[in-house]
Amino acid sequence: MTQTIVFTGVRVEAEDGRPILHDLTLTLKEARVGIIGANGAGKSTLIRLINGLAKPAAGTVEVDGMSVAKEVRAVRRKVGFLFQHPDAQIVMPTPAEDIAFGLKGLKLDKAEVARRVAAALARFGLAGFDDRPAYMLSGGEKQRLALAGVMALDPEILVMDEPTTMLDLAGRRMFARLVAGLAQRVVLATHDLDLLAAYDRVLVIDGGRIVHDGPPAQARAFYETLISARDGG
Ligand SMILES: Nc1ncnc2c1ncn2[C@@H]1O[C@H](COP(=O)(O)OP(=O)(O)OP(=O)(O)O)[C@@H](O)[C@H]1O
Repeated sequence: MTQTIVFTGVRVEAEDGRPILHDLTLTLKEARVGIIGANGAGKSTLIRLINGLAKPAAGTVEVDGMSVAKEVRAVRRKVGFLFQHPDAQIVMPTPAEDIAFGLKGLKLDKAEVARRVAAALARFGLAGFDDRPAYMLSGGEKQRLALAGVMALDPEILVMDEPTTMLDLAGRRMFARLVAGLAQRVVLATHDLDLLAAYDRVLVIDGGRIVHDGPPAQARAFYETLISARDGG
């Protein structure tokens, strides 16, 4: 099967018809793809198309040969999505319950659920946090819990929307190491340009269009020049 995410002639509009993404045609087949751009550029909208959270007004999105519009459930089993704000993702009172809740649809037996919960907590630096009230976790701990919950589902593709906003320097480094070690394909929208240094491909979005597409160092330089030009400096 072709391992690609394909956008063909995609346009996304706001309710009032204002374009948010313009005529996007793009094939992603790399293991690590980064997306950068200013606030409001369209990064979240682009990655939300991959699992059907955003819907095109025109055009199609396909993930490994499946139409997102027609096979959204199958696509969502394949694509794990990490939201920018972990509170949008954490729905249960404790970390262990939260991860177990996400696993419900997989119809695993109790022992397998317990095993996966413990493994996910340990893997993301949350061993011993099983029964703590989730609302008491720090922002960084919540971000790691949200990632642990998504990864416990064993997705084939991990799509992440600014997942390091609450992490301190050590947390961001830990996150970068964790992601580097994942077997999954990754699509990451971020303002943290350092995270993308070893990525295969980085897209720069501006005003709902891809304005640059290339290796991370070039994409970063392009973006910095774009922002400097806009600043007048
Ligand atoms: N459903 C919607 N209806 C109307 N406008 C929307 C909708 N979704 C997004 N927008 C607008 O589209 C533009 C792109 O938003 P998007 O969230 O994709 O940007 P972003 O690059 O992820 O920004 P940020 O870095 O601030 O998270 C913004 O102007 C946003 O306000």
